Amino acid sequence: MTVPVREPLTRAPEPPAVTPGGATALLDAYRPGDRFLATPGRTLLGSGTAAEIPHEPAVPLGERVRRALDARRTAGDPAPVVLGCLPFLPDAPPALAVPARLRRGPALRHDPLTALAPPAPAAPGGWKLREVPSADAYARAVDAAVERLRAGEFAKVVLARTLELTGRTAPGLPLMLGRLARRDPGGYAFAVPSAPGRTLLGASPELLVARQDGRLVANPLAGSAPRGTDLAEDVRAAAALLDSAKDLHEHAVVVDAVRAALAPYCARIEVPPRPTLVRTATMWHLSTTVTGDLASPATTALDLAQALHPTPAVCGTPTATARRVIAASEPFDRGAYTGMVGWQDADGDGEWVVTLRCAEAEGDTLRLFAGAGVVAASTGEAEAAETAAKFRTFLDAVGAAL
Ligand SMILES: C=C(O[C@@H]1C=C(C(=O)O)C=C[C@H]1O)C(=O)O
Repeated sequence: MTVPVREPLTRAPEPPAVTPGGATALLDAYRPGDRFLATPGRTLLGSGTAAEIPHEPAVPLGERVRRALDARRTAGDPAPVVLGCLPFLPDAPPALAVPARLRRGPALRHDPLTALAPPAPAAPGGWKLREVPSADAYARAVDAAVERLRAGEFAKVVLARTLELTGRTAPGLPLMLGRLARRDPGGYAFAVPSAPGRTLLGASPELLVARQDGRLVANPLAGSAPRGTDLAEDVRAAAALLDSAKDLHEHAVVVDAVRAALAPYCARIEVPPRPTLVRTATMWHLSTTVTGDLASPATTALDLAQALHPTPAVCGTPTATARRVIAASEPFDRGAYTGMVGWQDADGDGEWVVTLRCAEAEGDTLRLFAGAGVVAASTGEAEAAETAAKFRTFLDAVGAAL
C-alpha cells in the first residue's frame, strides 16, 4: 500500500518561495472582516470591499462576477480577483466580493514558519456544547435513509449534523484560523464573511475544481475513516479504507458524477481507475485527482464549479431526490457549509474548494457542521462516529472536545 503525501493540485505561477514568513505573514495579518484563503498553491488575504457580487438571481452568477471584475479593471485595478463563498442552496445569496486590497503570498506549506507550533487554543475550556440534532437522532435519520436506499429509492445521500459552541467570550477568529491553517498546511484554510454578522472559517481537504491556463483539476473525496491514535492503528485504518467495498462504492458514485459534469467542457479528461488516499490531521479519505484540458478558453473556474455543485460528495444521487431527503432530514439550514469557497480572476482562472470542516461564527456562538455519505451498506452508528471524527478538525482548533 502506498500512502501519498498530498501533492500540490494547482501551482502558483511563481516557483515555491522559501522566504520565511512569506505566507504566515498573511495568515497572521488576518483580521475579522477580511477574506483569507490558503491553498496548496497560494495564500490570499483580501481586506476591504471594492465591489460586492449582488444577489440578482435573474442574472447568471458567472455574468455578475464578470461584470464586477471588468468594472474593477476599468477603474484601474490591473488584476482584480473575486474572493469569498457560495452557499449550498443555489438560490441563497452569494458572499463574494472584489477586495479593495489583495495581498498574495506563496503556499503556506512552503513557508518554513508554518511548521512552528500552532498557537494555544483560542479559548481553552469554557465552551458549552449543544448537538443539533443529537448523535442518536442523527443515527436514526441515517438508518431511515438506509432503509429507503435498500429499497432502491435512490443511490446515495449525504446527511449532516451540527454542533453549537457557545463561549463566555467572543471567539478569537485570528487565533482559530491560525490553528486550523497550521495544522493542515497542505489543505485549504479559509476565513471569509458568509452573511451579515457571520464569518465562515475552516480547513477543507477537498478541491471542487481549479482552472489555470486552460487546464482543470478536481479532487473529489468520499469514503472516510478516522485516523488511528497510534501508527499501527493508523496504518490499519488506511489499509481497511482502501479495501472497503462500501467506501469504494461511495467514492465511485462521486467520481462518476464528477466525470459526467466535467466531460462536456473538456477536450481531454483523465480519471484514474482507482482512488488513492488523502489524510488530514484527523481523517483518511479516498481521493481521486481528475485532470483535463478545456475545450473552450471561455469556460471559467466558476462555470466548472457550478456545473459540479453539488457533487454526491456533499449531496447525493440522484441530486434532486437527495436534496429532498436532506431538506426533510436535517433540522437546520446548511448555510455556507457544503457550498464552495474560492477565488477567480478576470481570465477565468481560479480555485473553488468544497466548504467542509468548518464553522460559522456569529457573536459568541460557533456552529460546526459535519456530514457523511450514506449508502445502502451504511449504519447510523458508523456515520455518527464519522461525523464526530470530522468535528475534531475544528474542535481541536478551539480547544474543545465532544
Ligand atoms: C460532508 C463532509 O465530507 C464529505 C463526505 C465524505 C464522506 O462521506 O466520506 C468525505 C469527504 C467530503 O466529501 C463533511 O466533512 O462534512
